[in-house]
Amino acid sequence: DTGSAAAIPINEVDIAYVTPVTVGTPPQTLMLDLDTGSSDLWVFSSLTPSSQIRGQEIYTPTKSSTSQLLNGHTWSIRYGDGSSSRGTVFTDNFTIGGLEVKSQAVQTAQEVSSSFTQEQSLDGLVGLGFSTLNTVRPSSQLTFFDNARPNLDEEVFTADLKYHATGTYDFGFIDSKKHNGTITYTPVQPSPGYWTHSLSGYSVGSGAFQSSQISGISDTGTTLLYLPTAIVTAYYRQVQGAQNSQYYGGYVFPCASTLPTFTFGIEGARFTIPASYINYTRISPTSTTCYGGLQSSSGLGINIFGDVALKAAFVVFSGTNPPRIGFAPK
Ligand SMILES: CC[C@H](C)[C@H](NC(=O)C[C@H](O)[C@H](CC1CCCCC1)NC(=O)CCNC(=O)[C@H](Cc1ccccc1)NC(=O)N1CCC(N)CC1)C(=O)NCc1cnc(C)nc1N
Repeated sequence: DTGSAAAIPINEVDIAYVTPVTVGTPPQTLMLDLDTGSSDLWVFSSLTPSSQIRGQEIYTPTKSSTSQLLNGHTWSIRYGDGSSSRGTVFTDNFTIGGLEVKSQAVQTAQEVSSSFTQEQSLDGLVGLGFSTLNTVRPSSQLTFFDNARPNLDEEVFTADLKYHATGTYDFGFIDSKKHNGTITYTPVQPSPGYWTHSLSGYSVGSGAFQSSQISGISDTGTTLLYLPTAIVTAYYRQVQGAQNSQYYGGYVFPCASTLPTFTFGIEGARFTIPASYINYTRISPTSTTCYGGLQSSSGLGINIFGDVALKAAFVVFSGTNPPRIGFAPK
């Protein structure tokens, strides 16, 4: 089997991407954030207090003839940005882009934190990290990819995220029309459960490539690119008027500044992030100060290759044994 579905930016600065999925019989359509940085599939539901719902679509298990309560199972998750949710669990038919998994664990929210309530275009998440990160107890559940894997033509899913445009997630095949040139693979460390791998180095603008192993996670659920402070300061040193603002919690600069590109290495291959991706957003709609798409990872304890980096390539998440991740130009 294979599947192919759209990755739609939820706002004008690509803060996140959502994908239409269907749950249950008859199918209920929700827009979910496919997140390689976590491994819970959870949705706004009929069990979510109405005071915490603001425009999101919900899954109602009682309206599905194929739903089954997973008795006595609960979940609770907290994300890097401090947001959180928790609830109970059903199994039901779940489809992404024509690829169906029967009796997928669908985690129904009984509580979501305010940032989820405020994000009305996001009805939940599909975790595509390794199933070891799943928070359902007493028995942890498998991700959509792990459930689909035995039926996939190839044990892969791919991410083709785009700058200010709709891209695609494909399951079970590598679409040669979506990338040009070869796919460069590098090993993935599956513990503790992220898609953890190394960059082979970086360069700023037309500067010389600095070879160094930079370990981090490729995370479709993280908006920006977070790298070690030394690299980030070297980048913003090239930007007139840039400063690391305590107030805004990161590097800001005059929106009219000319930004250099940023290049990262995967083994011997090089991928260049256009300056426009790093000129992330105005700090407020009328401001002439802008916030950078490249920020320091020093507070996070981990480097995160988020959407700002991933949308500069065609990315293959390979669930083979051993797992690996591939990047290709597009
Ligand atoms: C089983 C837990 C699971 C693995 C969990 N995984 C993650 O946190 C990574 C995961 O990819 C999550 C998935 C997000 C969660 C919020 C909703 C959208 C998806 N990524 C992050 O938390 C990265 C930081 N957040 C972000 O990058 C969010 C994403 C977002 C998008 C749209 C709307 C709301 C939020 N972006 C922003 O807040 N932005 C606003 C500010 C702007 N400058 C950038 C964009 C984890 O590591 N949790 C451990 C953890 C707990 N507590 C903390 C404090 N840190 C932690 N890392």
